[in-house]
Amino acid sequence: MANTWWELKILCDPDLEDSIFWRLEGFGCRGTASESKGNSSLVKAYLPHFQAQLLDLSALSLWLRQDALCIGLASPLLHWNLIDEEDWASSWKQYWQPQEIGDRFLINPAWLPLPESLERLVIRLDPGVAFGTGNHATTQLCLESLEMRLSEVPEAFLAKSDQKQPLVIADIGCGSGILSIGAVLLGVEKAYAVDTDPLAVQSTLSNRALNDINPECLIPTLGSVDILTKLISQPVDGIVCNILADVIIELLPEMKAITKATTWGIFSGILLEQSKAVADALEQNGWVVATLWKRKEWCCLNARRS
Ligand SMILES: C[S@@+](CC[C@H](N)C(=O)[O-])C[C@H]1O[C@@H](n2cnc3c(N)ncnc32)[C@H](O)[C@@H]1O
Repeated sequence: MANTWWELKILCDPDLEDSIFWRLEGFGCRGTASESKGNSSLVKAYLPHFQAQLLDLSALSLWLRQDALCIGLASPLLHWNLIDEEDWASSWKQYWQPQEIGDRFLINPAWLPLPESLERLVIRLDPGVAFGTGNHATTQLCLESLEMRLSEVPEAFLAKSDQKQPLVIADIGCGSGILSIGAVLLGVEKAYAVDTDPLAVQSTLSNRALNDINPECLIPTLGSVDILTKLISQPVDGIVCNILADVIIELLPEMKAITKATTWGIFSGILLEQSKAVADALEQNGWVVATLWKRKEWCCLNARRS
């Protein structure tokens, strides 16, 4: 069968949902959704057929059971089957509804009509296979942090919606481009969005067009901090980086090359128990951590250069 996908269905204790999502992302799943089933949750996830063999799925099942065992919860039940691409797109899309985030954003799936009243900044999204629908706590924390950071700018810039703040940001691990689009809607002049996954770069490009964003304001590029050092002529005003704690720690020394004394940083993708390690690494690399925001078991560190 051409273009077939694994559909994974996991019936689990609701408290296991986040660790399952994380495990599924690490396994390479594209597009996850959950719904309530009585006292349980049904998590669905999709993965290109060529990316996993039956043996891999058995291993995943074992990891999920071990994760549950470690925190004393009932073992989740994993079922899988193959579906074709069309079914994949429609199965996943039906679970994704418009969602308000923070005080200013509304995430609207690309295939749904825009809301009649546009009191919020609408981010239209079709993430395709990239991460970043706005459903994950870490994405929400980053959008809310951007809202906070970018509301600190002079009133004069906010008074006229078409006036850009003279700010340049780097979005490291852009996924669907959701954070860069949010930043541009909040008024930044330019967002450099990088990701090591070509599908994420493609998705950011499509979402840029979907949101009618001037290509000069949002520049998606394949790569990571190394590529940013070549792309930008001056240090950036802000960094938003929602990846994993280990990856953030690894990238911090390189980030020095793209920052200046006033650069702020928003770092997420960090489990609460990893926050101290990331905060220590930030301090060792010349950042001062100002706030820690948490949601579920995730957190987001807001920092400034020291
Ligand atoms: C958790 S997703 C975040 C997506 C989006 N920014 C959001 O907040 O929803 C992390 C993204 O980082 C990318 N990534 C992983 N390691 C990376 C690295 N070393 N440099 C740049 N991007 C990376 C992944 O491909 C993935 O798209």
